[in-house]
Amino acid sequence: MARITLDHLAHAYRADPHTADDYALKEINHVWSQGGAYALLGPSGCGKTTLLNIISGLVRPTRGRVLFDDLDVTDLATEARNIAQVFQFPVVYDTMSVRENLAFPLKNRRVPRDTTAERVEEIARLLDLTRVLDRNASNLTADMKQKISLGRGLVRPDVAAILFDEPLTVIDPHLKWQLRSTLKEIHRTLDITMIYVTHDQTEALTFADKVVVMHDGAVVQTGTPDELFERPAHTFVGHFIGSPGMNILPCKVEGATAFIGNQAIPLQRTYRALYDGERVEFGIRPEFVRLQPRGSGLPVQVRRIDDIGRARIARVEMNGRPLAASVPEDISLDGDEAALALDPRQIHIYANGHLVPGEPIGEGRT
Ligand SMILES: Nc1ncnc2c1ncn2[C@@H]1O[C@H](COP(=O)(O)OP(=O)(O)OP(=O)(O)O)[C@@H](O)[C@H]1O
Repeated sequence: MARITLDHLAHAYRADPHTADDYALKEINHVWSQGGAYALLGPSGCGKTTLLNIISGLVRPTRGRVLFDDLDVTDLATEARNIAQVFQFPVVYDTMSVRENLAFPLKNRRVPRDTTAERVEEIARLLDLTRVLDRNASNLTADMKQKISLGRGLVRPDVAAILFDEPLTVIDPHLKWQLRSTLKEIHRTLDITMIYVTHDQTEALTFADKVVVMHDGAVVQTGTPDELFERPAHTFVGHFIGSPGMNILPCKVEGATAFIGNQAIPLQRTYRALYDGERVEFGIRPEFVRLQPRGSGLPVQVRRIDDIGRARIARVEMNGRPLAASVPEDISLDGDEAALALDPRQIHIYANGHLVPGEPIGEGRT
């Protein structure tokens, strides 16, 4: 088991990279703590697999180092890194029984037979595979086979980390939740560093204690699910996480007031002069924007109301810009005209995509 450090890591697939755009992975410095449950979340093409392949040793980084505890493993082959990997598609030996599949990694390492047998029973119990241990692996369903892949990763007690690359892709939607809970349970029991790659925010937020969000080859935020929701460090995180994502509108900011078109919105913090040339934006999640009858608040036109099960979301327009807002149960509207009430504690200001922290009112410069 190990702490994994990425030290000034960067990777370009093309030889002789010059500009930032030449890098599939822009510089990353990150520490994955021993025993942590991490998700690596981002859209297709953002560099997740490249990063995972660097950790596992399938790709050698253009720059920087990978350390397992204090050992520099950058030039070590995958086999020498002592990690387990679970891929999108199950990897099982069809000619073997489930028990033989699970025992295989230990047999390969010449672990004594009774220790192997005990460990196989333990892992089978955790994955609910006990009743199929003596069945042939070939006749099992995709989710059972993926559990076997998982079991083969978990069976070695000494692995530095387990890397999962979109492991639930082939699993039926109704079994995904179950398998995710099993993984979480296993993480608690076995105290292994787990890194789970996905483009699915639900998978990331339910599995991980810490989520690393990637966008365009860079890590844009690392945080707990609550931190990503409450304080997105980048507009990309605001958009990508949440359903619907954060409202993000161009604005101007003067001291403790934001201007969206001709609407002045008081802020709870004050901001340094945000200069021309910076893209200044105002962000607030739909959960903190309440639709109300016209008269008080920011005037808007309601375009439609969606029922998304746990809530109703209004799609509105303010000065021609679309926004999403929560609809209270008891609201009664007069035609399309309505207003919005914003929770001022939940407003965030961004410059060129990055969160500007601002300063408490009274202490800041304007
Ligand atoms: N072997 C390769 N040679 C050249 N470019 C590559 C190679 N592998 C990946 N890339 C490029 O590097 C970038 C990052 O790809 P990567 O597969 O790491 O992203 P990803 O987030 O895992 O996406 P996906 O979820 O679609 O696999 C993409 O622009 C991709 O086209």
